[in-house]
Amino acid sequence: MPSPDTLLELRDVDFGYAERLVLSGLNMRFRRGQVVAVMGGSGCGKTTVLRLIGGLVKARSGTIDFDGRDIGTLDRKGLYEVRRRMGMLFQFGALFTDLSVFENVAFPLREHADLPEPVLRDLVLMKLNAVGLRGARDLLPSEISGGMARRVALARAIALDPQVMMYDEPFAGLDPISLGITANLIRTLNAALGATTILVTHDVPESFAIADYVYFIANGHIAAEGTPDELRQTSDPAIRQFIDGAPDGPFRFHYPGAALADDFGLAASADRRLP
Ligand SMILES: Nc1ncnc2c1ncn2[C@@H]1O[C@H](COP(=O)(O)OP(=O)(O)OP(=O)(O)O)[C@@H](O)[C@H]1O
Repeated sequence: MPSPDTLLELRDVDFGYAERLVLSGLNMRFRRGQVVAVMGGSGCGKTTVLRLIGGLVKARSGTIDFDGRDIGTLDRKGLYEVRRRMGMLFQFGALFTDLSVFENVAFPLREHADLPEPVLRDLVLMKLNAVGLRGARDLLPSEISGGMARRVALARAIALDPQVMMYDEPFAGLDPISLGITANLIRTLNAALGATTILVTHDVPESFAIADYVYFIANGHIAAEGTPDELRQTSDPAIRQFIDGAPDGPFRFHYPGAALADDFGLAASADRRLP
């Protein structure tokens, strides 16, 4: 049984595509009210963690406990119920281009809640106010900047007051000012919603600035975990490489595959050398 302060817990989770194991023996805990960053190199399985939590893919073994329910055992109805309590903002979460900012945020409320129009209007304006865009309600996505569009997507993701908010690379493609604004918003919205936030990102400075706890995934495992302060002190070379943004280190650049010599047919001819 998870402790009462834990909203979500992954225990001994294995997951793979076909014969390729992506995550193995994963243990992660997301405490209520916290912002937890999930970090790691490209392709290490960060998005997969979100997909597992959202029930979009199933673990091969292990449990994903969300507020006392094991996501992996839920039927369609059960999944629908738990997903309603989750907000997801996926990479470059696109807006509906033919709908105004207001209607974009109103969309999930119209889909999932049967509200009188004045109540819906107030709710949408409150969400837009929370991201600083109440005044932009009548604009179309083509009339706002990329940073503003990200904030509208954020307002839409929180429209149904989720218990857990999941962000996949929310800082991708943002200029430094929009990036700082978005990071602060993620933190303040988490507090305003009384939610738990899972933040998948490569961005070390911004996520360390707002996260309560950080997991690093490498080679399918949790390579390190701790508070940002604890991780800043680490001497683990793989984690240091990531935190310092160093191009060389234990993290692999190459996707696993055949040896270079095999692919170029050089293995059999010992006298041939690569230039
Ligand atoms: N539908 C799929 N079929 C097969 N393999 C997949 C599929 N989706 C993802 N993968 C593989 O699973 C691994 C983990 O992918 P995932 O998207 O979780 O990585 P990530 O850490 O989020 O990467 P990035 O930071 O680059 O977005 C990758 O190596 C990827 O190639």
